[in-house]
Amino acid sequence: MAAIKSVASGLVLPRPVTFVTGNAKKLEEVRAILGQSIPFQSLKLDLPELQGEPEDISKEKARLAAIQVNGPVLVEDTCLCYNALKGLPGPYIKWFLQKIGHEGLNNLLMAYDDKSAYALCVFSFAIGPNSEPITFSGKTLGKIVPPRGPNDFGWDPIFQPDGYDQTYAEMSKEEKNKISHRYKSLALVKSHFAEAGYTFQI
Ligand SMILES: O=c1nc[nH]c2c1ncn2[C@H]1C[C@H](O)[C@@H](COP(=O)(O)OP(=O)(O)OP(=O)(O)O)O1
Ligand SMILES: [Mg+2]
Repeated sequence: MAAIKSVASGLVLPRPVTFVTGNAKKLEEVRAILGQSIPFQSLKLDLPELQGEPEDISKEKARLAAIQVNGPVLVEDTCLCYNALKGLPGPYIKWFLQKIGHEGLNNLLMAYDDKSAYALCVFSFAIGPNSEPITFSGKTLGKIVPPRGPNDFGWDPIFQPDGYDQTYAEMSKEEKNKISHRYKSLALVKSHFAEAGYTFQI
């Protein structure tokens, strides 16, 4: 889909942005973090995911999403990376969590003293089905701990960010959203949108 270059500002996109995700909790956080800064609609779709490096997975999700939506899309892929395991489970965390749970995710590190890990969020933005997606990566460092706090979002109970006594799950949503991998990635998305000066035909 062609974007029009306007004289006064930046690119005029033919539609508002659609954030495509199958995960309601992600959507909730993205809404809270973006506020009114980037107007978007959402579409609940669990897109197929390539195997490989986080950025490539995220870009491919954006390509597929842009074809489905036939307009500008945002998607993200989230990884939980253990340093002792050279970045694994990484993008495969969803399946590890589903199969072995919080206990299994702790046990994976039993043989290692190094419990450090990082949460990585890679957003991709594609203007339309024929445009190359751009990625924005946000990383929060921390460590893997036995689960503490409410179990309502993924691996939040076993991830304790550096500098905090609480796991993501124990923190208030506001606090998590100030320091999270998702927040950092979205900060880059916001600056990109501000610099590009996109406007959307509603
Ligand atoms: O902040 C988070 N805190 C805790 N857990 C999280 C977070 N963010 C994603 N998660 C979980 C969801 C999924 O089990 C895996 C990422 O997989 P990922 O493919 O990115 O998410 P998804 O399939 O649930 O939604 P989507 O349709 O956007 O791909 O980590
Ligand atoms: Mg997914």
